[in-house]
Amino acid sequence: MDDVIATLKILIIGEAGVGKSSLLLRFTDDQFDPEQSATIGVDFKIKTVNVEGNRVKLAIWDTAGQERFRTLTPSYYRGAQGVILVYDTSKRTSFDKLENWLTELRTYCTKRDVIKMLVGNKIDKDQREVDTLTGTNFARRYQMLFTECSAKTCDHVQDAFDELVHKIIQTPGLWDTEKSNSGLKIGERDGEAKASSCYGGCSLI
Ligand SMILES: Nc1nc2c(ncn2[C@@H]2O[C@H](COP(=O)(O)OP(=O)(O)OP(=O)(O)O)[C@@H](O)[C@H]2O)c(=O)[nH]1
Repeated sequence: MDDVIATLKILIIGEAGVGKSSLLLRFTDDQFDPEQSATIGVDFKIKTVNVEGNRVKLAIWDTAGQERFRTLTPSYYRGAQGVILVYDTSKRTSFDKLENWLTELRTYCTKRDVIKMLVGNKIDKDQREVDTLTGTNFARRYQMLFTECSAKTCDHVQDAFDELVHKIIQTPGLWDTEKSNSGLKIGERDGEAKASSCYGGCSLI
């Protein structure tokens, strides 16, 4: 079996009830729970994915949206290479709070070039309070990737994670820190390259 070339730390943040845990469950286990309970503190799942022939391990942290369940905030953010910022397309208030989440991200993220993705979830619902253009414009203003999806119906969930991981891997210095200057290029398929492993940036706390 191929070696894992990197372990990436990815966070999912956003207001309570927007569907962070549901997106994670859909992505890792292809399941959906209509009665998903609120996250207390932090939850954590690992999934290994393939990026252009290389195996990349994702450590995905699902954080509580409710303030009272949020403890140890700085340690969630430490070393993260990717962040998924989620709002609920059927709930304007969850969109209006995005700026607060970006402020928290700027405060605690230790990596300057962390890749951010804005995700509007619950597009399966008839009720719409945030249209696609509003989401696109916000993402553009803050230099984030953007997609809309549904953890319930599965629409675009896989794409969101794929795009984020590709962008991280394509960003020099974000995951292949100093020591890993081994000439590895994504797409390179010989054994030497694949033997490269995860360095500094993969701390889990
Ligand atoms: N219709 C619909 N409901 C969803 C979707 N995603 C999540 N839900 C529901 O929304 C509710 C909240 O989902 P969670 O995944 O717990 O939300 P969360 O953001 O993790 O919430 P906290 O842990 O409190 O921060 C649950 O009842 C889910 O079943 C979706 O795409 N469509």
